[in-house]
Amino acid sequence: MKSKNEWMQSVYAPATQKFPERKYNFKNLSDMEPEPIYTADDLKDWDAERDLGYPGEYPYTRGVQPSVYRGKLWTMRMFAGFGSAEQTNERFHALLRAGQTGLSTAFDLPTLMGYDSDHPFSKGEVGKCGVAVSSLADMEILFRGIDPTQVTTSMTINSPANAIWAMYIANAQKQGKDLGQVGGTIQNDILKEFIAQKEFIYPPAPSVKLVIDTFEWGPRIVPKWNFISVSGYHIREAGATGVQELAFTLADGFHYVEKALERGLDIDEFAPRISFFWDIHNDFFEEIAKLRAARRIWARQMRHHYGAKNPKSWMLRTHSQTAGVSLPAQQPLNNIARVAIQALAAVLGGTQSLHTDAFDEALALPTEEAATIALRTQQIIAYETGVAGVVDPLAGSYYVEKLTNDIEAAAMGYIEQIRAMGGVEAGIDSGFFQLEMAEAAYRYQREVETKNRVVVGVNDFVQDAVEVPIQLIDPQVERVQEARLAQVRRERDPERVRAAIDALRDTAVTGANSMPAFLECAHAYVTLGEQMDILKTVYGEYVEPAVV
Ligand SMILES: C[C@H](C(=O)O)C(=O)SCCNC(=O)CCNC(=O)[C@H](O)C(C)(C)COP(=O)(O)OP(=O)(O)OC[C@H]1O[C@@H](n2cnc3c(N)ncnc32)[C@H](O)[C@@H]1OP(=O)(O)O
Repeated sequence: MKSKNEWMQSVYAPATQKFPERKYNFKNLSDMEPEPIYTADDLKDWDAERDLGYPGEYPYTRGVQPSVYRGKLWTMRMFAGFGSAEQTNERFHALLRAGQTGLSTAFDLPTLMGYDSDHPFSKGEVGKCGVAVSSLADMEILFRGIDPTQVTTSMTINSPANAIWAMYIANAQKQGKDLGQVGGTIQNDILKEFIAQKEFIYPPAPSVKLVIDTFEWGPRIVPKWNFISVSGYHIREAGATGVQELAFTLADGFHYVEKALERGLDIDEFAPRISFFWDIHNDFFEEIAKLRAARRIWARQMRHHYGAKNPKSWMLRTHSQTAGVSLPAQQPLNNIARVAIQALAAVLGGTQSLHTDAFDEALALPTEEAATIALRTQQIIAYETGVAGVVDPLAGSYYVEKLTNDIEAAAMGYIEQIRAMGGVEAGIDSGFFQLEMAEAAYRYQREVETKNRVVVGVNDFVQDAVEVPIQLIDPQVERVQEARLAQVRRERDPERVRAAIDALRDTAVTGANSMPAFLECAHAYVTLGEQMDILKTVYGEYVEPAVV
């Protein structure tokens, strides 16, 4: 058989003289230029045993479970939350009735920033981009009628993660549930807040200390809980390329591992419950290769760099979400097609859990109809397309394997660069991440504005605006929350509250694990704001330095 080069010269080159290649930007979103064709010649250094293996086995390129979706479909976990705890509880029940298999909670901005709903800073934001939770009383309503041992719940919460998790656990305890059977995930990834999303409260060092408290406490007390979801999603949405998302997120993961080891924790006790979260954008093969490369890098590094011995510590388990940033407001129904293609990439990449965005993402929180179409998209992929019937069907594709190699190499280049600069916290301090991402975002935007990258309906194939119904949040929610908080403060035991707050402050002073104190605060109905505020008196508040 002739070599690729021979074919390129003898067949491809003459053909493209007659019919030249289209004037089109073939580069993927990580600015990598694909060749027109891939053959076995591109995989000369590739070793199927070393680089691919079998599903469920090191290095897990083909997936973390041997049977992948033939055994169990991915969890269909739609991110939902708006208004009051009552309204979101209703949406949760509706989604479960519609066939969703896990829950995922979106909190409003005040909750994400650690403010109670009645704080002056919360005005106008209560219940807007998620549900308001200011105390255990809200948590009890939010999960009414949902058994925490039967449904796994994810909670997207970062700076106040310890407090919100403690409220969830306290609620399960009040229902008499065995914590050994309670499963779920808290996002709890503060590093990406400093890098991208900016919902931080305390400076990096104490913030990471609070995260490591969950690494220590979680496996012993709530062993089925994923106490972190190391998130590339927000890094990507803030403008990073796929390779940067992969590299920065894995670097964050390694940073937590190093901090947990510094605390003296056993890697094989905590690492099996570290989970990840990726953003799945439009470039189909780039995204599939990214997920495969992610599993391989994590496995290799955890085994050989950090010396983990338990195979579960080598497995990168992940949630994925289709890319909100890729869904324009123009011609929003087109987003149904984008989401379907992105979701297919997540599935072919072997995700464990998936959220599909609603087509009206750019306009408001989704209407129930838009959220249902997004869930149905997952169900069509799962039950109608046949892709879930064969384990890792793309393995061995010359292009997919080569791209997986290239993305792994590019990400490892960044990871080594970050290690050389002194680690992730040093990179945050110097503005490294922000500058890298700003450059990538600028390049992308320039491509769109110069029409060097077509976005259908935005810079090409444009048409008059199409109106779609959008979800509006009733401002009454703020009043409901204020009334409930007043009642909580009136009815709780002030002695118990004072003692719980003091004990929480003490953990910040002594460095003791904060989780028992957070749990007691939850049971004592100490509000979220009160908990965050007392820690501010010891840790201070982080003010981001300007990056120049
Ligand atoms: C953008 C937005 C914002 O900021 O605004 C956000 O952030 S939204 C962010 C939203 N984030 C999320 O929703 C995060 C969701 N994350 C997760 O659900 C988790 O962290 C996850 C990725 C590890 C997935 O957990 P999961 O429970 O859904 O799924 P798993 O794959 O772990 O499966 C559950 C159990 O079934 C087992 N299992 C799974 N598949 C198989 C199979 N084929 N054969 C045998 N067993 C299997 C697993 O080992 C596990 O058991 P065992 O438990 O015994 O091992």
